[in-house]
Amino acid sequence: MENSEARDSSQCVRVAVNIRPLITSELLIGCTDCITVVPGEPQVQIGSHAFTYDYVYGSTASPSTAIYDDCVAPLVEALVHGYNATVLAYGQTGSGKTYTMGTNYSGEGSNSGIIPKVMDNIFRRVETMKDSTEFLIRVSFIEIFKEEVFDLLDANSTNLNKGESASVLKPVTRVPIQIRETVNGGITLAGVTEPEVRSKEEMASFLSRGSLSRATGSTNMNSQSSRSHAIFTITMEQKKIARCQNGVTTDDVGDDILCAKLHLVDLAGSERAKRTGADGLRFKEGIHINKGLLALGNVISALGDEKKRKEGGHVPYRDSKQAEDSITWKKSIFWAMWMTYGVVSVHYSLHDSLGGNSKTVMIACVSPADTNAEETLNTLKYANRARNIQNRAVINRDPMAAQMQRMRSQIEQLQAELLFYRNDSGAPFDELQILKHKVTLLEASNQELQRELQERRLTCQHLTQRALDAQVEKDKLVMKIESARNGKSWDEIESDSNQDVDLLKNYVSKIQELEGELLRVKSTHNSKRSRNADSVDTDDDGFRSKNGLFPSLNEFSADCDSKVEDISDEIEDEEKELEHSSLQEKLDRELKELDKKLEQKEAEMKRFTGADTSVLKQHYEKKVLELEQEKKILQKEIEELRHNLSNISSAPGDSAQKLKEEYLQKLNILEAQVAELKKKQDAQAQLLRQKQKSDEAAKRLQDEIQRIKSQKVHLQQKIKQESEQFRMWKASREKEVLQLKKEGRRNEYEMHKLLALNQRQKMVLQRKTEEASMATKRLKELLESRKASSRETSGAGNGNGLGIQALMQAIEHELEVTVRVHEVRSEYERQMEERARMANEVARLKEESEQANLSNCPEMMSPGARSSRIFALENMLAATSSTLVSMASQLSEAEERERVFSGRGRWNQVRALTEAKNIMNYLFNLASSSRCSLRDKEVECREKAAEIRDLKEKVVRISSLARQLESQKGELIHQLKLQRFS
Ligand SMILES: Nc1ncnc2c1ncn2[C@@H]1O[C@H](COP(=O)(O)OP(=O)(O)OP(=O)(O)O)[C@@H](O)[C@H]1O
Repeated sequence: MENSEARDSSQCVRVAVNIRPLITSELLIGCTDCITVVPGEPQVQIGSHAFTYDYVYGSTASPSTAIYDDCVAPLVEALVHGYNATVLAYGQTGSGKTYTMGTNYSGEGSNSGIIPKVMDNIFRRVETMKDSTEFLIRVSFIEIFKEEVFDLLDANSTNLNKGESASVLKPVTRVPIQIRETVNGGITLAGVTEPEVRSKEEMASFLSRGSLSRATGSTNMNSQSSRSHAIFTITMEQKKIARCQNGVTTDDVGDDILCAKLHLVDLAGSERAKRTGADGLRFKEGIHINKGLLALGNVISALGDEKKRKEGGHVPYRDSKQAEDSITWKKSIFWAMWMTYGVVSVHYSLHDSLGGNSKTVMIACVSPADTNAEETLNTLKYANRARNIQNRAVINRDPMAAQMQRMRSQIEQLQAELLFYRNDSGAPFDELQILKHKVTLLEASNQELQRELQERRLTCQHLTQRALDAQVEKDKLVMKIESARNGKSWDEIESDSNQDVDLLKNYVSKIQELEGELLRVKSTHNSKRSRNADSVDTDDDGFRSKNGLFPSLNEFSADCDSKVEDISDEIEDEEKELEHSSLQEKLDRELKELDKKLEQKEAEMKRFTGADTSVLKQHYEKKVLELEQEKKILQKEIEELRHNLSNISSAPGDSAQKLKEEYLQKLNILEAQVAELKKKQDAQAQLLRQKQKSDEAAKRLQDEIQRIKSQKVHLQQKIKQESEQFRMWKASREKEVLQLKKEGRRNEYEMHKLLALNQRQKMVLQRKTEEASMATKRLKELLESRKASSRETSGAGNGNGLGIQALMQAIEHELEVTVRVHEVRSEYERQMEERARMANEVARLKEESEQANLSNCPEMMSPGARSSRIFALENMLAATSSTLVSMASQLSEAEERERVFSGRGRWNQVRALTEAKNIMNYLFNLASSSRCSLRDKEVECREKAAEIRDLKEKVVRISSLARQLESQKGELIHQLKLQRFS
C-alpha cells in the first residue's frame, strides 16, 4: 500500500520564478528590465539564455498574487493528506524572498505573502474536517545564522525586544540549538520550541514574534536584509474520530495517525560584498551566507544531475570533504537543513541517496534589473537544476499505526482468499468479484476509448496534412495552367513545377500567416467600423480565408497589435471618408426617391386638374337644376292632366272618353318623361358625389405633395449641411496634415542632428563594447582551455611526473583566467558606474526641464538641446544594458565553471589552485595598494644590486689575491723543503 503511494507521489521539485518589479533604487540608477517572459509560456529569457520552469510570475507573466493558488495551495492540501511539504524561497539579496514568503509578518492587516495565506487556509480546512478528525497543530520557527541554529520562539534567548532595531543584535544572549544525530541516520534539533496552536490568530502571533526576533540588517542593496535562513514549520497530526453506532464504537477508521510537516523556508540572499557595501560584521555574515548557499547550490546540482542520480552518485550535503569526514558535520547547516527539513530530506535508510520525502516547491526570486543580471542568471540556473530533483513523498503515518493498518489489510486479504478457496459464495465475496469484474470492464473500455482517441487524433493530423497537400497541389495545377497559357512546353512546366513544390509549400505557409494577420487587422477595422457607422457595407468576405485549414487565422499574436495601432489613424481617416460618402449616397438615394414620388403625385394631380373642375361642377349643377325645373314643369302638367282627367271622367260622352284616353296617353308619356328625368337627375347627383370625392382626393394629394416637397427641402438642407461639415472636417484635417508635415520636417531635421550625434556616441560605445567583448572572448577562450587542461589533468592524474606537469599547466591557466575574470569584472563595474552617472544626468535634465516648464524661467540649456541630450543618453543607457547582460553572462559562466571545477572532489588540486588564486588576489591587492612602495623597493633593490656587484668584485679580487697568496705560499713551502734537504 505504502509502496504504491510512494510511487504515485514520486515527483520532481516544482519550480516557480517570481520576477519582482524594478524598485525605486534601481530605477534611480537607470536600470532597465533585462528579463523577458515568453507570452503564455512559463519561459524566461535573459541575454542569450532561455529557461523553462513550472510557473513564471511577474514582469507581465501571471501576477505574483497567483503564486499561492498555483503552487502553495496544493501543498496545504497534501499536508492535510499526510504528506510532508516544503516551500522554499531562493534568490539574490533584495530579490523579494521575504516579501513573497511574508516572513516579516507583523500582525493583522499585513496579509501579503505566502505564510499568512497558508495559516488562513489550514484553519479553514481544519474547521471543515473537525467533525470527523482530531487535529493537533504545532509550529516552530528557527533561523540559521552564521551556521548556528537559533530558536526564534524561545522566550529566554530571544535577542530582541519588541520594537528594538533589528540591526542591534546581541548574539551573546542567544544560545544556539544543539543538532543531534538520530539512530536511523536523521538529525533532530534538541529542545526546539514547538508550541501547540489552536487558531489562526495564535499561529500568527508566533509568526510575528519570530519575525521580530529574526536577524536583519541594512545593506546597500536592501535596507531590511535578512541575514539568516528562516524556517517556519507547521506540524499537523491528525486522527480520525471513532463513531458510535447503536452503542458500539465502530472500528473502521483504524488507529491511523497521520503526522506531516509543512516547511516554509525563507533563505538569506546571496550577495557580493562590493555591491552590498558590507564591511565588518555584515561582511562576515555575508561570507557565511554565501558559503551556505554555495553548499546548497552543490547539493542542488548533484541532486538535479540525472546521470548521478541514476548511478547513485555522491551528494555533497555537507559543505566540504573535511566536514564529511570529521565531527564538524554539525556545523554544516545545509546538510542539517536538507536532512531535517524535507526539502530533499533523504530516505534515512539510504543515507546519501537522492530525492526526499517531501512535496517541494522552490520559488526562485529574481530582480529584473540589468545590474543584477549576473546574480539573476545564477539564480535561474540553480532553479533550473532544482527542477530535476526527484522526490518521493509518502504519507507519514505513525509507525505503529501504519503497522496495524498493514496487518489489518493483510487480514482482510487473507479472509477474502480463504472465502475464495472455500468456494464460499458469501455476499461480500460476490460483491468483490462483481466489482473486480466491473473494474476490468471499465479498464478495457477506457483502453478502447484511449485507442480510439489516438486513432482520431492521427486521422485528424492526416486529414490536415492532406488538406495542406491538396492546397499545394491545387496551386501547382493553377501554376501549370498559367504556364500552359503562357505557351510553355509540357517538359518545361514539369521541371518548373518540381522545383517549385518546396517554394509553394513555403508560400502556402507564408500566405497562411499573412492571411491570419490580415484577417486580424481587418477584424479590428470592421469592429471599429461597425461601431462607428452601421450603414457602411463591409466587404470583408474577400479577406476571409478561402481555406479553413489554417489555424493561424485564429491566432492573433500580440505583435500585430502594434501594427494595428500604427495604421489605426489612417483607418480612421478612411472610415470618415467612407462614412461621409456612404451617407451622401444614402441621402442622394432618398432624395431621388422623393423626387420620384413627387413626380408620381404631381402626375396624378394633373390628372385631377386636367379638366376644369369648377366649370364641370357648375355645368353639372346647372344641368341638375334644369332637370329639376323640367321635372317640376312636367309634374305640373301631370297634375293638370289628372285634374282634367277627373273632370272628363265625370263628364259623359264619347268625346269625353276620347279626351280621357288622349289625356291618359299624354299622362303616361309625361310620367315616362318624369321617370326619365328622375333617372337623369340621379345620375347627375351620382356624378356630383363622385366629383366631390375626387376633389377630396386631389386635396389629399396636394397635401402630400406639399409634405414631400418640404421633406425634399429638409433633405437638401441636410445634404448641404453634411457636405459643409465634411468640407470643414477635410479642411481641418488637411491643415492638420500640413502642420504635421511641417512638424515632421522639423523632427526630421532634429532627428538627423540626433542621428549624427547618436552615430558618434554609438561609435564610442561600439569601441567600448568591442573592448568589452574582446575581454569576454579572451575569457571564454581561457575558460575553454582551462576546461581542456582540467580534463587532461584528470586523465594524467595520480601524482606521476606528467600529472604534475599538467597540474602546473592547469594552475597557470587558472591564474590567467583569474586575471581575465578580474579584468572583465572591473570593466563590468566601470560600465555600471558609467551607467549610473548617465542615469543621474538624465534624471537631472528631466527635472530641469520640468522646473523650466513650471517656472517659465530662462533656461540653462535650450529645450531642443536638452531633449536631444536626453535622447542620446537614453539610447546609450539602452545600449549599455545589452553589454552588461552579455558580460554578466560571461562572469556567471566563469563562476559556474569554478563551482563545477571545485565540486569535483580533487581536493589537492583545488587546494593548490585556491592557494595560487589567493596569492594572485593578494598580489592584486598588493599591486594596487603599493605601487609606490614597489618603486622605492626597486630603487632599493637597484642599490642593493650595485652593492652586491661591488661585493662580488671585491670577492673576485680577494679570491685572486688569495690564489696569488696560495701560490706564493706553495712556492715558499717548496723552497723551504729544498733548503731543509740541502
Ligand atoms: N513583488 C514585489 N513588489 C513590490 N516590491 C517588492 C516585491 N518584491 C520585493 N519588493 C521590494 O523589494 C525590496 C527587497 O525585498 P525583500 O526584503 O523581500 O528581499 P529579500 O530577497 O528577502 O532580500 P534579503 O535576502 O536581503 O533578505 C523590498 O523593499 C520589497 O518591498
